[in-house]
Amino acid sequence: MVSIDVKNLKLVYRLRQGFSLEMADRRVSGHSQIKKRGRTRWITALDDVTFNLRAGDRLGLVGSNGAGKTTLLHVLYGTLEPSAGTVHTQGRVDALFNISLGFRHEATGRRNIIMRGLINGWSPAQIDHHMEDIIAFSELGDFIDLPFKSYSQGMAARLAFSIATCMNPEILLMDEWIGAGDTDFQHKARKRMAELAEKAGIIVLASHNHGLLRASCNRFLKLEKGRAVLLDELPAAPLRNRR
Ligand SMILES: Nc1ncnc2c1ncn2[C@@H]1O[C@H](COP(=O)(O)OP(=O)(O)OP(=O)(O)O)[C@@H](O)[C@H]1O
Repeated sequence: MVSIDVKNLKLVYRLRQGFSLEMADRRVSGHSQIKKRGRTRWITALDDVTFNLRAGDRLGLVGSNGAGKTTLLHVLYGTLEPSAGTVHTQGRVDALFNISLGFRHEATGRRNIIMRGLINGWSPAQIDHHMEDIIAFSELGDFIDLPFKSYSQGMAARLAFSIATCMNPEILLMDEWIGAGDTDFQHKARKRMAELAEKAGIIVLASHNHGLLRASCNRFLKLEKGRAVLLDELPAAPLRNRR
């Protein structure tokens, strides 16, 4: 059974500042997220975050810049180790954080599909089987035989999304770049995300676009300076303007 269980999760970044001839900053920081001692700074990006997701959940992560959304996605993916607390995920996880990550810029879109398929463990026959579906869904047409570096942001987003969703991840983690696609593609992408979630999957999508989140997600986690509140609905007005 696919699931994500996060309990009392804390993540603190440690920054060591280099020696400087500038005057020492003796101001006491009023920002409780930042602690400092000497030349070391600790930034609490996630603080006591607890939530559980089950098959079919599409979680929208909201919160202002620096709230902790990207950090949480990386902890769920396993690229960042929590400072405290636990994260248990059951299911095959795929992540779409950075559109161009994992693509060879000099290679064509088609060649990139082959390489990603091989990395994913597909046989040549499986690659052939998925190839036309990926190309058709991405709507890249003749561009599929041009180098990846010639793609616009939206075109790269289409290809990345088409490949990732074709790999049938049980848990799909996404940053807001999915908004890079045009309106028609976003509509198609939302439909595919819903299908993925219905196939007993989990989607976690971080975005500032409340329209996109409302249309794509059925649960919402609001992060504020690393602290989290689970919401059943996303308020119509921007969250920070509400009492
Ligand atoms: N590599 C890093 N080193 C130190 N601090 C970091 C690092 N990455 C993020 N932070 C800090 O962690 C906090 C959370 O950042 P994060 O990128 O997770 O926020 P976010 O909600 O994704 O923001 P945005 O909406 O701007 O993308 C911020 O205070 C940020 O300054």
